[in-house]
Parts: sequence; structure tokens; C-alpha cells
Amino acid sequence: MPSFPNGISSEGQKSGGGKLAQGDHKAQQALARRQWILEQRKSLPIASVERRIVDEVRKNETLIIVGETGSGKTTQLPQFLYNAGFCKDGKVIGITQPRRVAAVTVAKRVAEECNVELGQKVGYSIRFEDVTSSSTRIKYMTDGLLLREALLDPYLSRYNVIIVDEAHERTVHTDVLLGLLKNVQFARSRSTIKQHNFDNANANKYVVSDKEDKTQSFSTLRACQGAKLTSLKLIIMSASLDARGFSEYLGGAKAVHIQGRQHPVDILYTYQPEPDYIDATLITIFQIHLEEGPGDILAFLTGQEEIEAVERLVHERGHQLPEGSQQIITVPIYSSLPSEQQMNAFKPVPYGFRKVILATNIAETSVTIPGIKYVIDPGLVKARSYNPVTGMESLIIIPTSKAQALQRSGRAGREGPGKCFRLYPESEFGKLVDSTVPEIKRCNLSNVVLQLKALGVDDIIGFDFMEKPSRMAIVKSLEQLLLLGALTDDYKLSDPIGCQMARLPLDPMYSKALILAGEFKCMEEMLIVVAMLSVESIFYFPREKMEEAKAARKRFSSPEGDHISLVNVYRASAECLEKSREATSKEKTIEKALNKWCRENFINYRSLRHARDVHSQIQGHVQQMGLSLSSCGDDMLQFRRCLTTSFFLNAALKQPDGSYRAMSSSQTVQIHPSSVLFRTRPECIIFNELVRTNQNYVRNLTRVDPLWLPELAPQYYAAEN
Ligand SMILES: Nc1ncnc2c1ncn2[C@@H]1O[C@H](COP(=O)(O)OP(=O)(O)OP(=O)(O)O)[C@@H](O)[C@H]1O
Repeated sequence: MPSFPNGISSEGQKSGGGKLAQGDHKAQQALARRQWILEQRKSLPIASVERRIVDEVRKNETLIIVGETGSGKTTQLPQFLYNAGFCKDGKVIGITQPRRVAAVTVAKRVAEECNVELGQKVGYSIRFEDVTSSSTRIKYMTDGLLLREALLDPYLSRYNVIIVDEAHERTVHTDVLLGLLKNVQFARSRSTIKQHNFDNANANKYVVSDKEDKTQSFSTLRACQGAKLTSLKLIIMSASLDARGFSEYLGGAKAVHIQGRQHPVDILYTYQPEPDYIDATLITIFQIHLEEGPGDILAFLTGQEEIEAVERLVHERGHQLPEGSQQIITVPIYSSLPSEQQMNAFKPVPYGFRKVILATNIAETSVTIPGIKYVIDPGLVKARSYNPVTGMESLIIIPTSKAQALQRSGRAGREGPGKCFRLYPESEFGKLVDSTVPEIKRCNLSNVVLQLKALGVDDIIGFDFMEKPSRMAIVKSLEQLLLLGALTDDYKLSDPIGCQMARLPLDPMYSKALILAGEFKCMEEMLIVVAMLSVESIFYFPREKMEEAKAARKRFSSPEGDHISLVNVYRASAECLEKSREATSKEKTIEKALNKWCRENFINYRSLRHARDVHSQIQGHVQQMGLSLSSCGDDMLQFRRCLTTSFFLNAALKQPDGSYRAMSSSQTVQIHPSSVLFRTRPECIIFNELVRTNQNYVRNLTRVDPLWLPELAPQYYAAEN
């Protein structure tokens, strides 16, 4: 473990004496840590170019900053700008991150560096969690959150500077945000906001124009009326971005490079390609553990299932370590893990243990995980892929890009020299693509289109994307939103359905299902289903106890399908919680009881916890929107009809040969073996997911009456008949 005086690895230290002496000791420790942080900040490569960078920001409206991982961009630049007076008049510096975990941990670090309480001068805001106050001047947030803020404050008027960090990731939110920020910057640089076309019947709309008569319309501009707008500084940052491409897109923006890195990272490759990356990861973990010096390990895997498999294997093999060996503690981190469990990766483990973090690419950029000295990179990532013609979205495992490999190795070498073990030969590195295909080109765009419409961008095809998604993908999304009633016949956001759907942070079909659930009086059931479908694998089937696990699942199975089975699991878990609450008020004991219940029923405890979180968050939104929290009780017919009305685009009919035909794409699909309807094979089904492995599978199904389709979705099925 690193030997800095931060209390992180201090579990072994004992503080002697009485209360006073203990207080002194703590104060001394705090002082020593402050000094250590100060020294560390001074030694960052960015520290020596502070003045130059601040000057460049002053001189340029838009700036691209490229600097090695760990050079201090994310933590230091906002502080430099704050100190240089960029927050005068109460304005804020906003820094976007593609991931929640980065926004939270970096904000915590910067608050500590500034010696302020988190949420005061330095804060963060992520979906469902806002740790800021009126005194916040440096605000870290996810890119998706800034997009949502733009719905209420289209000029982002509270910000003087917006830094788009880790722009190389090109998440769909980053790309939409970049286009939007260009517009906002343009509009703010024009000094006059002419309030014309202000129409009282539709008081949320008016048009901003500049001398060149370029018009930009925004909705909900009321918030900005009378606001004094200054120009907006835009900074794009990364260790691994294509500066030229960004510069071209941003009107020839200047790019500055920060040279140097604080600590070296040795890169090691294998001699041969590894046929089984899970096994190779496992071997490398133990090789490092037995042969290398102290320091924690960060291994990148592709998803929750692989992480859980490796966790089990590390535990099994950990028992076979020679007597007296240092013990290993594994800590998982992936996006569907509840936030507080994600934070475990950043916490110290007991003195004398080696921490092995098993992570997806959630830990790839921006984060500094204290103690990490070794990184294991099998060179693979799970990525989204979407075919607009068939509407098929799938997750596929593909090689990382060079940019991702660089980011991964950059997680070592942050507190001292590090090592990165790439589990592929060096010759393979040269063959990797420079950067990943932007997500916007490989995902279903319905949500993006809905958000842009809500932001007042009517011409989606003409929107200034850095790289345009295919026309087909945009048209398909527009069609889908029209059929869902989110858009009017002339492709404007409909009121209230479209406006309500845009307010819910969910896929449009799920949002529609919740809005309809109010009418079908099955909101409680639909909330549960939406929450349970937002997490990965609720059921858990260990190979060695397959029969027991299958029997356990039968206890929750409904002949109507998977959705109602999920409702049954959720309700049974809620009963378990209720019973434990009657017996005790200790939260830890209650959680333990739930964990035990999950183990007995082969339910994935982590996934269920996450689903419970999502449930309470969405319920909050639904209540705010004034939708009633009704339940259909045992009358699941209403619930199934509601599912049909919202997911009618995902219907499939059984064919004479026993396969199914997806109604919207005419593709042949099969029921996934994990479905409770796998054997019963009803005539007509509604599904939530279409996935491609060796075949086209549909997952999460409910049996419905085929006659409901033309009755409940005449806009789609009446025309077909
Ligand atoms: N939570 C933390 N705990 C300990 N040290 C930290 C923490 N956060 C940052 N640091 C230190 O500050 C350095 C700079 O971090 P910062 O995130 O600003 O770098 P960066 O240039 O943005 O890197 P990247 O491109 O990888 O995001 C780290 O290398 C590390 O030494």
C-alpha cells in the first residue's frame, strides 16, 4: 500500500493515549495529509503550465486540452480557472463526465484538495443525486445531467465555463451535448436576445436571433428571460482524443498539449494471444499476487456475469494459496451496481490484504482508485450495436480501441510507478482501431431524438452532430416516437404525452408504459417491472446447483410470463423486508436477512438492491408528475393489456414451425431459454429485448391475446390488417 499519511492504509496504526491525545493525533494526521496533497498537486505536470493554460482559456472561446492520463486535467484545471476569477458574479464552472462514478469521486477529491465540505464550493450532480448548493462554483456532473439541465435552462446561463471531460469516449450524451453547446455558445456570444414570436398561448416558446439572421429556437426559455448572458467558454479534454477532428468540428478551435506524466507505467504484453481471457485474467491476478511487490490490482472484464464468475474463481483459488500468504479481497464495480456499492472499490481493505478490483470500463477513465499499482487489461469490451433496419440492439464483445487501452493503463501510475499487463501480444496492439465508433452510430436513437425535440431542436436530421447518425436510424426513431404518441403528426413534441415522456429518464417505451399504467390502474406493477428490467440478471443459476436454482425460480414463475414473475420476486422480497423490519430496526440486520433470502431463492442480491433503488427513484418522478400509484391487485389482465399498449412494437406471433415472427421487422426469433414461457410457447407474445447470440432471441416476455394488438394499438395494427 502507498505510504502517504492519508489514513487510507492506516488500519494497522494504533493511536495511543486518552481523548486529548487522540484529538491531537487526528489533527496532526489531517495536517500531514493536507501537506501531502499540496505537494502532490505541485508535482503534477499541469501545475507547471497553470498560467499558460489560464491565458489560453482567456484568449479562446473554445479550447481543446490533451494531456497524459494522471497529468491533472480533471482535478486541477477547474481550480486554476476558479482562482483566476472565472466564477465571479456567482457563475459556475461545470465539468461533465461520461460516468457517474467519476463525477462523484473526482468531486470528493477536489473538495478535499480545496479543504471545503463537499456540496459547498465544490459539488456534484448526477441523475437522482444532487450534492450542490447555491455556493457551488465547481460542479462535476454527468454529461446526461447537463443535457437535462438544458431542458430547464436552455442557455445554461449559470455556467461561465463548461469542460467536457473524456470527450474521446464519444458517448451518445457527449455527442448530443457537443452539438448543443455549440448552439448555446453561438447564441450567448450574440449580445442581443430578441424576444419575438413570443406567443402567450404557448408561453414556453420564443426565438433567439442574431444579426446574421441565424435563428435558433428553444423551448422553455422562460427561465432565461432577463438573464444577463455572458459568453460561454467551452473546453474539451482528454488524454486520447483526435484533436484534429474535434478542432474541425469546433470551428478550428485551438488544441494545447500538456507534456509529461507524473509516474511511469510499464506496459507488458503476452507472447501469444490468450484463447480464454477469463482464465488468463485469473492466472495474471495470482501471478502478480505471488511474484510482484505490494499494491492493489485493477482487472478489466466485460460485464457483471464475467465479474461474478472471476470473483468466485478467485475465492476458490485463494484457498489454495501457500500457507501464510497474503490474502486477497475482491471488489466488483460495474454500472448496474448500486452507487454505494460502487464506492467500495475506493475504500481501503483491512491492513495486510491485497485488493483486487474487478471492473467493467466504468473504471476506465477519469477515476483514481487509491492503492492501484497493477492493471490487467484483456483488451476486450462489451459494446452496444444496433441495426436500425431490424431494430435489433445487441451487446457484443469486441477488442478495445487504442484510446481505451491507453486509458486503462492510465489507471496505474497515479500515486507511484505502475504496471499494466495487456493480455495480448504487442503486435495486436498495432491492429487496434484508434478510437471506438461513436455510440451515436450504434444505438437506438429514440431517446436522443426525444431529448432533442424537448430541447426545441425540430430538425433532427439537420442537427449539427460531430458525426451524423445514419438517416435511416433517425427516421426509424421518429417513426417510433410518432407511433408511441410522443410526437404529433408534424413531428413536434406532443403535449402532454411527449412532454411527460421526455421528463422520465427512461427508454421511451418504458416511459410510455408508466404513463399508460396510470390509465390501466397498474402503476405499482409497472413500476416494479420497469425497475426490475433496468438491472442485469435477477435470477442466479450457479452451475453446481442448477436443479435447486430452477426449482427456486419455479416458485415465482407465472404462466403469463416473465414480467409477472418479476413482480412476484419483487413482492416476495418486499415481504421478507417487511418481516425483518417488524423484528428489528437495525438496517444492517434487515439487509442481512434480505441477502439470506436472496441466497436461498437464487436471486442476485446486488441486482435486486439496484432494482429497489431504481424503483424508488422512478416512483419519485412518477409522483412528481401527478400520476396515480394505483395497483391492479390480482387482476393481471389489465397489466398485460397495458404492456401490449406500450410495447406493441415488440410483438411476435408463433409460426407453424414453432418459431416466432417479430411483427415490426418480420424477423424470425426464438424464445430465450431463460424465459418462463420457453416450454409453453404461447401463440402471441410481447417482449422487451431482442438479443443476438448464436440466434435471434427474445427475452422478458408476456403472453398476450393477438386480438389485443389491433384493439389496443390500432395506429400500427389496423393498417396492417
Ligand atoms: N481520489 C484521489 N485519491 C488520490 N489521488 C488522487 C485522487 N484523484 C486524483 N488524484 C491524484 O491526482 C492526479 C491527477 O488526477 P486527474 O484526475 O486530475 O488527472 P487527469 O489528467 O484528469 O487524468 P485522466 O486523463 O486519467 O482522467 C492523479 O494521478 C493522482 O495522483
